[in-house]
Amino acid sequence: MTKTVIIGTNHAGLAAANAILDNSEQEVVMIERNENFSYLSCGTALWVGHQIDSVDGLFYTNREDFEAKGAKVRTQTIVDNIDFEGKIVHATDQQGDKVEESYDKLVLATGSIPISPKVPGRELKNITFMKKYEEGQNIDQMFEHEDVKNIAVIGAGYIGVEMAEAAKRRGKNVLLFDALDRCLPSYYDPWFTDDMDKNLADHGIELHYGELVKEYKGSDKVEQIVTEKGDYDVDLVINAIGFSPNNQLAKDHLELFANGAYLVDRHQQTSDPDVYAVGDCATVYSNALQGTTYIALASNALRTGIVAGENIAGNPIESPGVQGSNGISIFGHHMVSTGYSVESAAKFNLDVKYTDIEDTQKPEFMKENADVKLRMVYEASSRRIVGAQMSSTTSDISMAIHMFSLAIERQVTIDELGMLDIFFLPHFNQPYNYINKAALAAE
Ligand SMILES: Cc1cc2nc3c(=O)[nH]c(=O)nc-3n(C[C@H](O)[C@H](O)[C@H](O)COP(=O)(O)OP(=O)(O)OC[C@H]3O[C@@H](n4cnc5c(N)ncnc54)[C@H](O)[C@@H]3O)c2cc1C
Ligand SMILES: NC(=O)C1=CN([C@@H]2O[C@H](COP(=O)(O)OP(=O)(O)OC[C@H]3O[C@@H](n4cnc5c(N)ncnc54)[C@H](O)[C@@H]3O)[C@@H](O)[C@H]2O)C=CC1
Repeated sequence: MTKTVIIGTNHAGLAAANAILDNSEQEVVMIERNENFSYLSCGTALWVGHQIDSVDGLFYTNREDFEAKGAKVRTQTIVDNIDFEGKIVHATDQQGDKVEESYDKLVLATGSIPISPKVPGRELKNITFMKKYEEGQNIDQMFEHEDVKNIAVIGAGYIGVEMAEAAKRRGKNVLLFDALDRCLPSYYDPWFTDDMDKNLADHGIELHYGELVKEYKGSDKVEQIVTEKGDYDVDLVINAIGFSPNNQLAKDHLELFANGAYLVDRHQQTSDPDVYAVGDCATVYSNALQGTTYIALASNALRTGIVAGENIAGNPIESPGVQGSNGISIFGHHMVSTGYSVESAAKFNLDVKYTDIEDTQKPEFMKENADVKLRMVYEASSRRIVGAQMSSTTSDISMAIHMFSLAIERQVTIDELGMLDIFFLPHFNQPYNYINKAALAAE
């Protein structure tokens, strides 16, 4: 019987385990460093910001679910190294005992590690990342203390903006820093982020953009951060300047992408045919780019896990690739995007054009309506869609972005969207939908 060892059992590893266990009779061993399974860090800001009542719903499965399907589960066990020649995983369990597991197939699902700003003072207390459940617990407890007043969030990407909102909702003074001149620069063009920055500022968040932290100061705990532009008193620092792939176990054995992620094919197979890599430790195929890239998202982790698991179970499916679709909702301001913005396309040498529209979802005579802002980005030569960004200050318009995700995957052109059959009913829509209008107006 084939034996598969899965290292790392968060979203990607769990998806791979389910796919193998549900589709074959194979032996599966799951090894995880943490005690808990399946923590949805995506909900941390909602929990810490007291927008949901409890953290309990942020765990969607547990070890018993996998043991019931026949898997052997080792939690609180750290994999120390792998003998790829002999096909043996070496680990240490909670008691400090050495553990060995042989394998026929290995799945690396070791995820990502938050990047630490390399500045003096970063070892001081009250400087934290926001990735693990325990870090969320710690931040939540610190927010309880009245003397923890000033919170600095470093990095105005997804985690930073969400944690800034959460801290503000807990009544803190929030200072949000980014190296670049606006929030969410990797996902949206300024046409969208200008609105989000105004939203953040209107809710009392102090924006410090284009301002790099040079030092954290304090005797035991952090007391001040020093940037090129000033010194600021702080009681807690949350670092959120991106993730790097956790490639520690196989970086000397496998082929790597430019940022260190395990390079995989469309079956999630690495350069060692018996080793698969999934989720944040691996590359993805981008349909917008039509090439390999790195995008750390839970949604990619789940899909890549399924692909690897199905392949190991004997069903040789290929990944359709990803668009890196994502979304954010801050103080009721909703933004969603897929593929590339105009700015990010330029970074990847894609020559693009774009078409914009600001509209309402429904005809003006409808009492309840939604404002919609849309930018569609298309390749200049082929006219295929390579990105879309949308926002609304009133309504959940997120479902439309999934259509753009499919359009990118299937290489639909901007001209095809002009004539796309989008139905009309005043309750939902205008006779000319905003997608049709913007596509027809494209240069
Ligand atoms: C605050 C926050 C909010 C987020 N919000 C969203 C969102 O809204 N939408 C979205 O799509 N994505 C979101 N993400 C990103 C998403 O959480 C990650 O992309 C996802 O967790 C990746 O899953 P993974 O299983 O590949 O890796 P990870 O979640 O990093 O899991 C890797 C696992 O491997 C284990 N491991 C590592 N090394 C070893 C070892 N040597 N031995 C044993 N075990 C090991 C780790 O303990 C861990 O459990 C968010 C991330 C954060 C931090
Ligand atoms: N809603 C969603 O889909 C969410 C997704 N995630 C994912 O988790 C991963 C990690 O998220 P983030 O850490 O927020 O990364 P990110 O890539 O979204 O943002 C990092 C930010 O830090 C800034 N930065 C980089 N170096 C800096 C420095 N030295 N000083 C100051 N600013 C600096 C960047 O300009 C960028 O704005 C990402 O892949 C993200 O997409 C995280 C939270 C929510």
